[in-house]
Amino acid sequence: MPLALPGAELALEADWLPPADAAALFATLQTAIPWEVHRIRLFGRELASPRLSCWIGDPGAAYAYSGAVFQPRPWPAALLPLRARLREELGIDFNSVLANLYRDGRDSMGWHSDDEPELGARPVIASLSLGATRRFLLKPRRGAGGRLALELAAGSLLLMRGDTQQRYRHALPRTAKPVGPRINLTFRSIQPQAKPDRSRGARAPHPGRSEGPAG
Ligand SMILES: O=C(O)CCC(=O)C(=O)O
Ligand SMILES: [Fe+2]
Repeated sequence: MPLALPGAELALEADWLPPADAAALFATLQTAIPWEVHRIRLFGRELASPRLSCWIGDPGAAYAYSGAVFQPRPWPAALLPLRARLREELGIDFNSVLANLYRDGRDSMGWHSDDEPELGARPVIASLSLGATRRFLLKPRRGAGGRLALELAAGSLLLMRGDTQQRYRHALPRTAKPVGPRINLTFRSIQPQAKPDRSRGARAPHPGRSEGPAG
């Protein structure tokens, strides 16, 4: 289903994975992914991010950041059929995934755009949600534009493309409601030949991302 947000290109497919498959994948990934705490920058300070994460991808999907090259973790077998299906449906062979585990309502992701130079100017990002339903927000980076709040339920696939990252930020705010754990997988295409643009210095690629306070 396309979602109306001026200047953005968004589509949400609610039952991309049937509930039983989504539940099985969630259980598998809780242990199959080597979860770790990534560092983020908030107002110029480096902090532990409020969630667990893992950068997964092809060997060529390494990225350079602050003079170091980060190698992605290998693909867990359980993610390979998803990659193949996305390749069939979208014609895109995503070479990397950022996995995030939100342990409960206190875990979150602050306002950011997925606009790292390695992703190219108009990235296509496919975001699969598993586990607990959480609210996902979009707001314009500057000037006019709409706002959107989406409830991302298990098995749903959100596609962000076109100028979505250039025009909008998104966030997954904390919630005081009691919620169980949620896993989100954002499939991405890292362009190996694209060097990070150091003239934009302040902006870091994953996982040293720049992110505002949640929600
Ligand atoms: O958890 C989500 O739904 C959003 C994740 C996200 O924005 C990201 O990984 O860049
Ligand atoms: Fe994001």
